This record gives sequence, structure tokens and C-alpha cells, in this order.
Amino acid sequence: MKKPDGKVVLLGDMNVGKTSLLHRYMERRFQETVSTVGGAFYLKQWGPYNISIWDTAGREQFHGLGSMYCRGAAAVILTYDVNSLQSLTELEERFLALTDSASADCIFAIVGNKVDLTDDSALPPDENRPEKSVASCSSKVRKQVRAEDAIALYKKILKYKMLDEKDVPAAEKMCFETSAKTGYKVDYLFETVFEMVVPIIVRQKAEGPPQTVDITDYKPAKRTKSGCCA
Ligand SMILES: Nc1nc2c(ncn2[C@@H]2O[C@H](COP(=O)(O)OP(=O)(O)OP(=O)(O)O)[C@@H](O)[C@H]2O)c(=O)[nH]1
Ligand SMILES: [Mg+2]
Repeated sequence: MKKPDGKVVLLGDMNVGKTSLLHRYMERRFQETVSTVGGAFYLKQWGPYNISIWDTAGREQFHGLGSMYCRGAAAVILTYDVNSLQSLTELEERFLALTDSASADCIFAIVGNKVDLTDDSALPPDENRPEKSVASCSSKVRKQVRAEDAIALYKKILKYKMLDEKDVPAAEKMCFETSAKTGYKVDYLFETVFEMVVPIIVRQKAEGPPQTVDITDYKPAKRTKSGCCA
């Protein structure tokens, strides 16, 4: 198997469409999924580099694995469902801390998926605008999460990481809305991220392999009679 040069990780609540986005991008189709167990990855050749793209499980029971998958990541794609404000809130409350193990110069993208389910106008609630009749909207619903909410989260991430807005890509550039079902903006998302991770991969390669712990060197601490480690 080819050795990956860099790593991109998808994080987000269960059911937001992480696996479907990856299927759409890598296999060019939308297919039925089952909720991910643990994690899985694809390798994508990008120029001279092999980028591993990790699909993680959003289910709470696998939460502990998240920071392991993020270790050394050059980019993290934080995914939510545009029809669930809770899924955006979860990114801040549950997933952001998992990225502490990512590369120090990790790129963050915030992705609102399932835009195909929303009303085409996709406008936020506006008191001055008359409500559209439900009948005229067919089965589509008004988007629950506004682009501004995602941009606000991006800015919170910069604060959390103690990064200056001047030194990172603009929030508007890093917040995406996609549909894994129709393919809307899926290529654009992944390709924008890949372009941005190339300089990080180049730096990581120049610095050599990351520090790893060799478990064959591990010597268990001696136990004292009381059962404590000496
Ligand atoms: N309409 C619509 N449905 C989608 C879209 N993306 C995913 N889905 C559906 O949403 C459900 C969940 O999709 P998954 O890709 O399995 O979600 P996930 O984020 O990988 O979920 P976990 O693996 O549990 O973390 C499936 O029924 C998908 O068919 C989309 O863009 N539009
Ligand atoms: Mg999945």
C-alpha cells in the first residue's frame, strides 16, 4: 500500500453525511450508508502526494477515538447538517477539542451538508419578509443553520487555537455548503482543502517523521507490595 504523505480528517455528529461526502468525492456516487464504526480512510493522489482522508464515526460511543484520528492532521473538515443547528453546536462542544492533536498549522474547514433538502432561496428567517406558504416550498424546508453561524464558529475556532485572522484563510473561504446527494460543491470542498494542505505536507516531510512511541521499548513499572508503581 502507498504510504500517505498527509492526513485530512472528517469530524462531526452522526448522520450529518461525512461518509456520503467521501463516497461522492471518491466514488462519484451517492449510495446508502451505514453508520460508521470506528473509522476508515481513503487514499487520494494529489499531484506527487498521497493524502489519506479519514472518515470518523460521529456516534458518541466512538468519541474517544477522535483525537487519535486527528493526530498530526494537516486539515480537519468539521461537518454539520444545515438542517440541524444542534449538529453545528456539537462541533464546538464535542469535536473541537479532539483537534488538539492535529498539526499546529492544521487547516480547518466547516461544512454544512444536505443543502438539497432546503428551500432554494435558503434565506435565514427575516421578520420583514412574508413567510412562504408551506405548499409552495414542496418538501423543502428552510435552512436551520445560516452561513453566518458557521462563519461565527470558524472565528471561535481561531480564538480557541489562538490564531490571528490575518495569518489564516478567511472564514468565508473556509465555510462550505454541500450536498453529497447531488454532488453540489463536493469537489470544490475537497480540492480547496487539498490545495491548502500541500504546503503543510511539504513542511511535514522536510521535518521528518513525527515523534512516535515504540511500544517494544516499553518497560512496565515495577509494582511495590502496596500495589503502587515504583
Ligand atoms: N438528502 C441528503 N441526504 C444525505 C446527504 N448526505 C447524507 N445523507 C443521508 O444522511 C444519512 C447519514 O449519512 P452518512 O454519510 O452515513 O452520515 P455520517 O456523518 O457518516 O454518520 P456516522 O457515520 O454515523 O457518523 C444517510 O441516510 C444519507 O443517505 C445529503 O447531502 N443530502
Ligand atoms: Mg459515517
